[in-house]
Amino acid sequence: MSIVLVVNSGSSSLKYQLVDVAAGAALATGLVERIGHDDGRATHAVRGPAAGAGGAGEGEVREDLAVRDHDAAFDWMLRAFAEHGPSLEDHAPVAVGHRVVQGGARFFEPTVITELVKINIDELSVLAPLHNPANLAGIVSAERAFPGVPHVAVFDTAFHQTMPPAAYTYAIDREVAERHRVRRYGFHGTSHRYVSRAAAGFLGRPVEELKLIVLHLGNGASACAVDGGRSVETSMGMTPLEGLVMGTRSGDVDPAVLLHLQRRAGLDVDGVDDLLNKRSGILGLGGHGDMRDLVGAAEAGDARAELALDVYAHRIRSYVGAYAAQLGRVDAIVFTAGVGENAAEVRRRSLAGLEGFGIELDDARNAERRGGARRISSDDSRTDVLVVPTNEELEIARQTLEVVAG
Ligand SMILES: Nc1ncnc2c1ncn2[C@@H]1O[C@H](COP(=O)(O)OP(=O)(O)O)[C@@H](O)[C@H]1O
Ligand SMILES: CC(=O)OP(=O)(O)O
Ligand SMILES: [Mg+2]
Repeated sequence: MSIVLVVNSGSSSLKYQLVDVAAGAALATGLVERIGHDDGRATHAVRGPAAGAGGAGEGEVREDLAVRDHDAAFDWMLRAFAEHGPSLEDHAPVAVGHRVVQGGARFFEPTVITELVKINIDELSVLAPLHNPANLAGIVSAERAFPGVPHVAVFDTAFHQTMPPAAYTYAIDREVAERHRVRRYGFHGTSHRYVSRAAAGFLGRPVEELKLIVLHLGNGASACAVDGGRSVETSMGMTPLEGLVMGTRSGDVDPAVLLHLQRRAGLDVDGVDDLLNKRSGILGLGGHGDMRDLVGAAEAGDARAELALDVYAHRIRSYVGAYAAQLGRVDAIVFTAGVGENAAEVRRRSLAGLEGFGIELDDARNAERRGGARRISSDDSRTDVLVVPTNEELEIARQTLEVVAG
């Protein structure tokens, strides 16, 4: 049997997928949002043949309700499976795979969750206060809901453990950095790993031979230089705040900006944290945290939205240049995640002006809207530019199954 339940537990949300790994497809997907608030919302969608003959959308249910905590969210999920299918008796998961954001320098691989592993995940919360406590809450609730099967943690940081010291070391006092484990860890590794292999498959070449720049542009966003299938550099650092401009996160700023704001703007530590993580990025700049809305506003002539798009693309272009220099050669630039897969305008702006480096988009291919992996560069482009859909849940399910199958 190859069915795995994948859990991505955030501070106020629970995303889940029941995945048939052998078929490479989800049987059901769901999302419980605004956990802990009065105005929660939950959706459960039955996918594939299990959705019945009625076609797409047939199997979708949506409910507005208050969800107290993660335990209650799992209760809702179990009820949704019981009432709307697929039946968890007929499609019993052999394991539960959990997305865990911060694995520190401790976890290199997907890991069967034991009491000690949970203590470690909890202890790593100091390096990911926004993510690890929520991941752990999801694990504890899922263990209660699925007591009979192994639970496996798949870490966002694991793929980046191959970065060389020169890439992960910050130039600050060594002793302070070591004592407090201040270094770059990198995130979105599950996606970067999946997408780099899928890109190699599309190109029909072994990933070991390829030098790739992967641009994961979702709500969170990061770039990764992948050399021979291994991460050698990535734009997120000790936390998922560094690097590219994101939906609500600033990405790179001069660290002295934080000091200045605390000294002069009356912000305390939590105020700066909130500003940079939740009120910055394209939301802070252009008034929209959702890229669809930002592109729409820019098209309608909104100057703030226009600037936000330019800053977003400018930062990506800088990273493409930096990673080309680190790799020494680039076989392909790969766009993925919600923005990367869908926003042709963002892709166009990000790579504009790079023709002199042999990077040239084909406008018609870039504008085309279809699923699956595809090439969007011109036939003359020395570097291939691809769109490759990510699938973090399938990758987590695969890795989980590998671990439990031994
Ligand atoms: N057609 C589209 N055009 C532009 N942006 C899009 C489109 N579809 C989705 N997006 C953007 O993708 C982002 C969400 O990406 P996603 O990978 O789903 O995020 P998450 O990090 O939450 O998994 C949002 O900013 C959304 O606006
Ligand atoms: C680590 C991270 O930034 O994740 P997400 O993009 O899901 O917010
Ligand atoms: Mg995502």
